Amino acid sequence: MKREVTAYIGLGSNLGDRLGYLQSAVDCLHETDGIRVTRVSRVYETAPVGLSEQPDFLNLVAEVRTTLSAETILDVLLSVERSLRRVRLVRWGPRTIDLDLLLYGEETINRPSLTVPHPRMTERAFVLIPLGELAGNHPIPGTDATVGEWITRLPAEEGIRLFEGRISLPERKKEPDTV
Ligand SMILES: Nc1ncnc2c1ncn2[C@@H]1O[C@H](COP(=O)(O)OP(=O)(O)OP(=O)(O)O)[C@@H](O)[C@H]1O
Ligand SMILES: Nc1nc2c(c(=O)[nH]1)N=C(CO)CN2
Repeated sequence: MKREVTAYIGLGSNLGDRLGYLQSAVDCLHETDGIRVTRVSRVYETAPVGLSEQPDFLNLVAEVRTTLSAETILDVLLSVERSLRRVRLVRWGPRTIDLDLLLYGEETINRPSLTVPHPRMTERAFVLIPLGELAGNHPIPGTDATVGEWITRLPAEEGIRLFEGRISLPERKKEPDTV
């Protein structure tokens, strides 16, 4: 049996059918060999951070169990973004879909193309609040605190509110030997 790791993926969309893009991205992840989406947070509508002249985002976090390496997961995230025709003209600008690898077990990774935990996650309410629903007690490796503790350090929970639409968890995958 291959080692399974629990990882957390942050999803965001602020162009077009935002909820539809998020649902498609979660479905694509679950359909990928070596990834099972086990839980999803609720969806939040959030004011844009970084570049303010753009539409509000919908954000959520998905928990996955995976046998893939963190580097392979990043490749999967980039290919899901491509398959959903992500449009991104400027850094931090509007996009149909954005996928970030937030946590990969308790590992820290510092490579040119991949930093885990995601380097800006501890300052982002749109990441910490949905992640806190799933993993409040999870330590953020390389820092002195858990997800829940980082939430208490956020300046103020402004610009983030629950969105009424929800993402449905894809059907449970069949185990290979029961197909
Ligand atoms: N943990 C990570 N998750 C996703 N991408 C990462 C991560 N660490 C490094 N990257 C690199 O970041 C590159 C650019 O990411 P992207 O274009 O999504 O940035 P952004 O969404 O504009 O900004 P931000 O990184 O602040 O969310 C990716 O191609 C990838 O190589
Ligand atoms: N509210 C919000 N703001 C952002 C987001 C995001 O997902 N939500 N993503 C960004 C680039 O990763 C930049 N700013």
